[in-house]
Amino acid sequence: MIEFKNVQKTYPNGTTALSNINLKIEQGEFVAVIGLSGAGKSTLIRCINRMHDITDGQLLVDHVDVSKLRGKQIRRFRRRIGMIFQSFNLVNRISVINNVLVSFVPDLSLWRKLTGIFTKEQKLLALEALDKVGILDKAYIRVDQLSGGQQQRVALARTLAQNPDIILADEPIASLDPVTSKIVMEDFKRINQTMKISVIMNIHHVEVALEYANRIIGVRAGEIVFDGAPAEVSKRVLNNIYGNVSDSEENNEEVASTLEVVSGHV
Ligand SMILES: Nc1ncnc2c1ncn2[C@@H]1O[C@H](COP(=O)(O)OP(=O)(O)OP(=O)(O)O)[C@@H](O)[C@H]1O
Repeated sequence: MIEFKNVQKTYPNGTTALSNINLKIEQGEFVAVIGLSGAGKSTLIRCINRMHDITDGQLLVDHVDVSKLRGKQIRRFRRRIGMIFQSFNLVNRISVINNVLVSFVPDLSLWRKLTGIFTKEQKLLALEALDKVGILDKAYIRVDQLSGGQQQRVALARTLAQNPDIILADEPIASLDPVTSKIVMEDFKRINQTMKISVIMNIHHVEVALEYANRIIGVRAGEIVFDGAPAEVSKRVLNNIYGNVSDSEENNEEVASTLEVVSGHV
């Protein structure tokens, strides 16, 4: 379980990205975090694995106070939490399987680290992870020969190989076309349902969030303004998360298109 207790995050430049966040996420949930650009979605997700340190309150993962972890403890803790980024974060000039095997590097003995030799068992686990996301046949192809969707699935396989309890996904489909996005979202859903891995995803596509997540968290100006099931997301709720924005034209456009796209769903 992930628990935020009165969490606040203020960056060193004085920007308060999160204030008074109270939240409980049970193991196995599929949570989508939605909100305008700059609302605090990435910060919320990245505090969970200590990519960002909170500045006040308490953040607990399975009753462990994340802020109190040090050195080796942080590295061990992060092994349980996979992270997926918009930009895939793969090494392009090596094979798919070697990208997945990278997830085992922290566990290797020094000589294996130096020689880059992985065990047979690790290779099998890597192949198994690729199979889970349907790209086993691409194992020995260089990453830069794959499409964006396939690359995101390699990133997902790399995360799965580390056998995580939680996957944090920061805009995982932002650079994918709608058809590929759907395939990747189906992967997330299958992994969440069959392996009971919690998925916490920051996503701009509200209609996709409503289709795949079983819980929606709406963030506005660093605060949670909605927390409920997709079926409870009405136009009024969306207006509360996105609406009445007059501070920037860019945001107004984002609101207009979001409300338009989701109007068929709510
Ligand atoms: N490293 C940082 N230093 C200072 N301020 C930051 C930093 N990262 C984010 N912020 C600020 O914190 C606030 C929340 O940013 P965050 O990236 O969490 O929002 P977001 O909802 O994920 O936005 P987007 O959808 O555009 O990624 C914004 O005002 C942003 O400018």
